[in-house]
Amino acid sequence: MQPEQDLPGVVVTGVSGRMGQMLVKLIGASEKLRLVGAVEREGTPWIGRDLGEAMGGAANGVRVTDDPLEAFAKAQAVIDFTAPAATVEFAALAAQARAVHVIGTTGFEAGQLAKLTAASRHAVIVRAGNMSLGVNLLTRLTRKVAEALDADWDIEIVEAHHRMKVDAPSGTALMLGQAAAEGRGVALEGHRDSGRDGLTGARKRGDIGFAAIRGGDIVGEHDVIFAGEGERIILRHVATDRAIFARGALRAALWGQDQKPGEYDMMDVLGL
Ligand SMILES: NC(=O)C1=CN([C@@H]2O[C@H](COP(=O)(O)OP(=O)(O)OC[C@H]3O[C@@H](n4cnc5c(N)ncnc54)[C@H](OP(=O)(O)O)[C@@H]3O)[C@@H](O)[C@H]2O)C=CC1
Ligand SMILES: O=C(O)C1=N[C@H](C(=O)O)C[C@H](O)C1
Repeated sequence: MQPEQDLPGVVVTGVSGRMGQMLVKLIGASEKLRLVGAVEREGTPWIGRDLGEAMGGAANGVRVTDDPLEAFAKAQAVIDFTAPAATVEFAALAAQARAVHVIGTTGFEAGQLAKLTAASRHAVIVRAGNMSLGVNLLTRLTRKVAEALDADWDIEIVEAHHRMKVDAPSGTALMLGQAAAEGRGVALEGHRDSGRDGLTGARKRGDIGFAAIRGGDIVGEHDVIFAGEGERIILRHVATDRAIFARGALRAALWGQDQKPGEYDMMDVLGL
């Protein structure tokens, strides 16, 4: 086992959030990574406090800061599940610090994605709308099934999440839609149908439909439906614990230590 001071140091951003707190717990239990910093938004009550105490436990010696650059300078990896605008800002700072930037944030617009690509010229970025092993396998399966079937089979993606989720369709649904489009040999953008309401007319042949459910504490559920004449295939993933996403992010932070600058996803990390 490596001495603790030799382990890659990780900073978690959005540390008071649902994923932020899960990541801190898993890094605390890890023998391969150590927590060296915790970042929250300026003006939030955790700033300046010991992170362990802010989370309701024993002190862990990590002070929560609103200065990302100061925190990133001490880190080999930044794990970031926050919001699109924050992640774009963190990408430039992580690249400046030459830290691997693991991005779980979803809901980016095209212009924001272009800024992440620019940052990846100087540092490793690993980004995925879902970091779990199960969903990344489902993505592969979706592509395979879409490859095997023609457009007589309608593809619909249905996702369900907790009431606090702010973006739709989910990052995972978009990953699955992208895989389905690639399997079919079409561009998702020309075939995407989201949020039907009112007198929509009949379904357009070849479209890939998206529907989003929001409620309660649902961690994340995704169905990819291939609906044909007289039969249906349904591929499903159900997440019951956010630890599956955090485990993937830790794996990506370690994997990224040995890579050249560039943009990667969880398929690269998992070798799928
Ligand atoms: N790829 C994957 O596997 C997964 C991705 N996600 C994605 O991760 C993101 C976060 O999800 P979740 O943890 O549930 O959300 P939360 O709202 O619980 O957490 C987000 C945290 O980020 C903080 N934050 C926002 N802006 C900044 C900023 N500028 N500087 C520092 N901190 C900031 C928020 O603070 P404040 O509350 O003050 O805004 C909040 O504490 C979402 O985009 C979600 O879709 C979630 C799970 C898995
Ligand atoms: O916001 C969430 O909670 C989740 N977001 C990701 C997404 O948008 O797909 C991943 C997971 O489903 C949970």
